[in-house]
Amino acid sequence: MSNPILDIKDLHVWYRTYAGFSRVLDGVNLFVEKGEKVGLVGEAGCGKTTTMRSVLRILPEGQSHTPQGAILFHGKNILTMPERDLQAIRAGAVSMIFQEPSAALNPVFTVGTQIADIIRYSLVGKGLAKEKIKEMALQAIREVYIPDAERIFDCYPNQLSGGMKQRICIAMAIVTPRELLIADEPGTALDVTIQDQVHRILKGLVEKKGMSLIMITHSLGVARELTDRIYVMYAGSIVEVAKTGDLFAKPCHPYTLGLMSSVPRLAGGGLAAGIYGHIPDYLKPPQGCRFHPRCPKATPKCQEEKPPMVDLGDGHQVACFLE
Ligand SMILES: Nc1ncnc2c1ncn2[C@@H]1O[C@H](COP(=O)(O)OP(=O)(O)OP(=O)(O)O)[C@@H](O)[C@H]1O
Ligand code: NI
Repeated sequence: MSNPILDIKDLHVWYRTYAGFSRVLDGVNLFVEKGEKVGLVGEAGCGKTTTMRSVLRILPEGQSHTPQGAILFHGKNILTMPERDLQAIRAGAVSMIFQEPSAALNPVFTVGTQIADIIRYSLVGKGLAKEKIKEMALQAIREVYIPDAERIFDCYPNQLSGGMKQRICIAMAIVTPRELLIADEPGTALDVTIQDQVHRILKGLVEKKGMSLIMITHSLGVARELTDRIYVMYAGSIVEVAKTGDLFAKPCHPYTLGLMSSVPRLAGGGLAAGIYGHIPDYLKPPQGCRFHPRCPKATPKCQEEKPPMVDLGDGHQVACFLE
């Protein structure tokens, strides 16, 4: 490993609930190199969004607690840095795209106004003229393959289709220079062909601009298309990581194998078959390996000890006693 731009170390995140602490993240380790495209894959509720919201420190205040861990961005810990430094990262280094584009866009302002606002926020102090800002916004709209940029610039979000809205969200994420783009299941709310277009636009832009990408998805298939390396997550920790080709050539963790044999449901997300049972109750997570209650290969040791990451070479690691 050389010099990752983002390095999440042993991250634990709990939520406060009426019934006590929900211990969701249980020691997440994940890094991203410059220019690398990384997938974070796991079924609903395994903690993908929680992990990435931690990176931007946008977890619900008061409801969440981080008892342990660090998130290093170029070596500086995001979790402990002053608000001013965090603002600089949000404005100039990391952007995030969410699953539901409507929630990310403000219905009362035009698309153009919202993109221009981002440019002003991100490049504050650069003294950009109004015309220059508009030109940058139009350019970003064209970069997401929207042909009539001038017209779209003056549209309100509700005048656009879901796919168009998601493209505008991508435009907002790339309109000013960023090092890292975090995409949280963009397009899952859209139909499959539109989702596919959104993914390809995203991949093309990230490559063209030399950005790093973290692609959150519940689909190994999507991750396979878009990423160089994949982290497989289960119930709050990484159970396997490998280069994308290696993961498909030699999947090791029983959970990864289960994900590969499961068929995505046609309507909505989720897994139809492949792995029995469901994500544990985080108020009382299982001892040892959190996957053991669902694991076809579990042994008594799995019920007692959390398996450490075993190195299989070339960056392939798996958290399982069977290796
Ligand atoms: N504010 C909150 N308070 C309590 N529990 C929460 C809160 N936010 C998330 N959780 C719980 O944390 C767990 C992980 O959720 P998270 O959204 O991180 O998973 P995910 O992998 O992104 O899932 P999905 O694929 O459904 O988006 C879930 O059990 C969820 O219900
Ligand atoms: Ni999520």
